[in-house]
Amino acid sequence: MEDTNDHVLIQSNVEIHNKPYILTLTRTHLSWEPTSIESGRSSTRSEPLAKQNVHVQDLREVIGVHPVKPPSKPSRGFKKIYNTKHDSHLFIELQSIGPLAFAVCMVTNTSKPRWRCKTINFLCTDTLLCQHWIDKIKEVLAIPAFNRPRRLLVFINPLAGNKKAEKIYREKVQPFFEIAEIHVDVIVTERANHARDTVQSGYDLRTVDGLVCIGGDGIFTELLNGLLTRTASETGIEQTPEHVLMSPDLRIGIIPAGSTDCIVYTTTGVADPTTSALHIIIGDSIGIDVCSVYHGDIFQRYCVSMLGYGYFGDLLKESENNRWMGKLRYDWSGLKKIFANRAYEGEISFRVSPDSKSTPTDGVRCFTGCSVCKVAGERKIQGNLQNRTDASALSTITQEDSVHSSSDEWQTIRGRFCSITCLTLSCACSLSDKGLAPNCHLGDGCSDLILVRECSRFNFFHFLLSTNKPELNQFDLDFVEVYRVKEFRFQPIGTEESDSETTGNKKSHHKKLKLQRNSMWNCDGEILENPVVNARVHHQLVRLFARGRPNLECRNQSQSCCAACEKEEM
Ligand SMILES: Nc1ncnc2c1ncn2[C@@H]1O[C@H](COP(=O)(O)OP(=O)(O)OP(=O)(O)O)[C@@H](O)[C@H]1O
Repeated sequence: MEDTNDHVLIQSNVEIHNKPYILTLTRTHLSWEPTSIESGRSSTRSEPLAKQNVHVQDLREVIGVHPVKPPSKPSRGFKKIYNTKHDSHLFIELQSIGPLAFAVCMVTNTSKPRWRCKTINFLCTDTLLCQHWIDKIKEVLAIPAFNRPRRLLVFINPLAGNKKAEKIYREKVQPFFEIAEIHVDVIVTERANHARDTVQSGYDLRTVDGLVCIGGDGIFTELLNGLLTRTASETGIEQTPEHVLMSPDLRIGIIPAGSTDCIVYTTTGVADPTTSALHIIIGDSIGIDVCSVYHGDIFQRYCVSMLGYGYFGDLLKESENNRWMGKLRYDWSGLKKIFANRAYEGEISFRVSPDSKSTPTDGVRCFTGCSVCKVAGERKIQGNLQNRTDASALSTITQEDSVHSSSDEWQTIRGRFCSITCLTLSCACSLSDKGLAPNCHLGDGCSDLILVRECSRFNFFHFLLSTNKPELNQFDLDFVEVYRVKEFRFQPIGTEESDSETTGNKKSHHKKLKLQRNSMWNCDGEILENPVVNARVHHQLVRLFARGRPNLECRNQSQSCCAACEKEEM
């Protein structure tokens, strides 16, 4: 059967850089091939699209189309077209009433992390035809299958990173949104939690197709928390460990302008504002896991990158006290905490992933079209279908997300830890391309739980260094353990109160306090003071305007290793 998507919607002669071409639009592609005006040759659809000299542009990667001013002097080729078909007086008249040329703006470099845009001008034989091309291309780009946002709510954190977020938006994002004719409502945040509060309760989200933040990981987690809390309240689902959450309808886009930008780096492969803007415009979509964090039954926060106790909690606390240092505060606080070399006693219980084939040390990285996330996604759909047939189950409950687990699925470890870190994504960033959990997947429904047992200062530094160096493996170290988990609980052992009660001598009390004081949790850059937490991973709970990191090495491999390769092989 003929593919209806490849039906020609419009085809005509055009000129690109003074050379004649035949231009063709289908529902999926725009293609142009050189032609000869003298011979009056016209293109035929029987010829294959991918032959030499034919340029085929996937419409998914077209940003927009707009009229351009006609050249002051029509080209030689166009005079010829014109002379054979039209009267010269009419030609002059047509120029004055409308455009003769249109520009198509499209993404380049999509196999690489950093995307750019190129524009090609197509010169038509008359203004009506030109307008027809513009209308037709816009019409095709607007079809629901492309899933492009038409209206966005944009939050700019003016204080993020080097305080350049507004400039970045004006210069690197807004012009592309204008080409794509996306209507934006821009809010420049005036305080911490402004974005969260607006999304949570103050804005009619039915009027937009997506949310965008311009800033660092902090403003993104504000949007995430606001959106998920709102979705839970609108769907009447309580935020407790017993309930399964609903995914929001809106996607979130992140334009990096912060200090680390690890979420955008992990989901697009680069922290680059233009690339992120282009992912948003073309309507990319990827589901990512979210961890919900509780203190007993009391909801604390949603977390997508790191939930860290010990070193990472202490580091955050210290860096908050040194905000005046700017970005340097992280290095300074990190160094201070390495020298302090604190370990904390506690008990951690966790439920491991049911998929024993996928482990945090299997060397399988999460790239665009990741097969591990794909399989987990299919399992989730199957689980949903199964549960829909079960009248007693909520339609959103999946087998994987089921909150009921038998006690034998749980493992418990007691000990003294320098750090406990639960990662829902690899946490790669421009400073550490592999991240803390290099094999962690964006959407497999699990987190990688890394336990660093009490060790020397040197060993802990070695661990941190290994997370940064591709040639070192942090999981080879004998004081480091890693588990792929669906949920976990942590309980510190030995508290300040109990120490002070049991110790009469003031000196030994201080000594003990120093040794046994609890740390706090670093939850995506926010401090959770209470060390007793339980957390659950929700499979692909939110969708971002992204498609994951491109695998730059996959072209060298014999087997297809990502969706891009599979597509090419077909
Ligand atoms: N106008 C504002 N004034 C003060 N704080 C704000 C404002 N807007 C947002 N914030 C807060 O600033 C925090 C940091 O923001 P963001 O992550 O965007 O920037 P950043 O420089 O990368 O920060 P970080 O140093 O945490 O990585 C966020 O948690 C957010 O709550």
